[in-house]
Amino acid sequence: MSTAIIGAGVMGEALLSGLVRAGRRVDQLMVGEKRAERARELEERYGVAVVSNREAAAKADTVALVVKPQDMGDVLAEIAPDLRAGQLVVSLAAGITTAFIESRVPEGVAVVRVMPNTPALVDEGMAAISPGSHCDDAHLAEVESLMASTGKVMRIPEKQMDAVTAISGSGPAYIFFVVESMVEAGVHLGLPRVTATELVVQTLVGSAAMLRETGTHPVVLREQVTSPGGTTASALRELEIHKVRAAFLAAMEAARNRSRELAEGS
Ligand SMILES: NC(=O)C1=CN([C@@H]2O[C@H](COP(=O)(O)OP(=O)(O)OC[C@H]3O[C@@H](n4cnc5c(N)ncnc54)[C@H](OP(=O)(O)O)[C@@H]3O)[C@@H](O)[C@H]2O)C=CC1
Ligand SMILES: O=C(O)[C@@H]1CCC=N1
Repeated sequence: MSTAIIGAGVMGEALLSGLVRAGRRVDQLMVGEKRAERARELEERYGVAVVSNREAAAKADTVALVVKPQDMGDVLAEIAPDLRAGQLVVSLAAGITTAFIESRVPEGVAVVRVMPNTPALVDEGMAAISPGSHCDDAHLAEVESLMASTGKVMRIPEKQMDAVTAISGSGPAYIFFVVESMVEAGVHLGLPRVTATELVVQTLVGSAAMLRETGTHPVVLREQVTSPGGTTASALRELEIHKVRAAFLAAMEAARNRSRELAEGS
């Protein structure tokens, strides 16, 4: 089965590199990318063929669209004449619905919507997938296998996609923001930046491993760290006073709302 990736920016390369690491034959992969310099870079790095979007659409069994949501209408208008029934179109774009895509491709083209995230670059991605209306289990299984090359995959109803985008799609950015803030705090407290960075990164990795390996509720894990009258309780009180929990809720509502706006083309 050949796969084309149209739009090889950050997320497109994450998918491409995952497929290559998972052992997909490079001669079964192709890339459509607008920026010539970027295209050359990917050709050199992966040995993958860079072709026009129309050629990609005409040749590939599966066409993954990884352009910005704002570019999706133009790309679909460009490739629609080359698509045919039996092909699978996979969109990784925030906001763009399967109905939007289905209305712009020939009848009989199956559509699947995916929300990945950048840890895909290190095979620790989280991808949620939803079928369009002309999609069977074989199509979903193909997308599951595609995305499993970059991490975990979860099937979800499409109505949850905007929320999923706000949580796991954008999620790595919130975590990096927390890491950046903790490193800066360490520097303020007098630690060398390199020391603070190593302390924070290993604390993050260790905490994530505890969550995944023990399956224990995060509240219980937090309580285990919080000695009565101790340092952690003092810190957590400040986080509550500064309304960090409410800020997280507001941030993720804003991301969910932005995903809905992108669906409307703004
Ligand atoms: N980055 C992330 O963490 C995530 C991104 N996504 C989704 O993935 C998609 C891509 O995001 P991201 O990788 O960050 O964006 P990038 O801007 O890094 O990548 C998009 C690439 O597509 C190129 N492009 C634009 N128009 C065309 C075209 N007509 N034909 C071929 N290539 C084209 C862009 O070129 P140019 O720059 O010149 O426009 C760019 O190189 C978005 O829809 C986003 O919602 C989903 C989950 C996570
Ligand atoms: O910021 C964005 O719009 C994209 C979608 C999810 C993560 N990055």
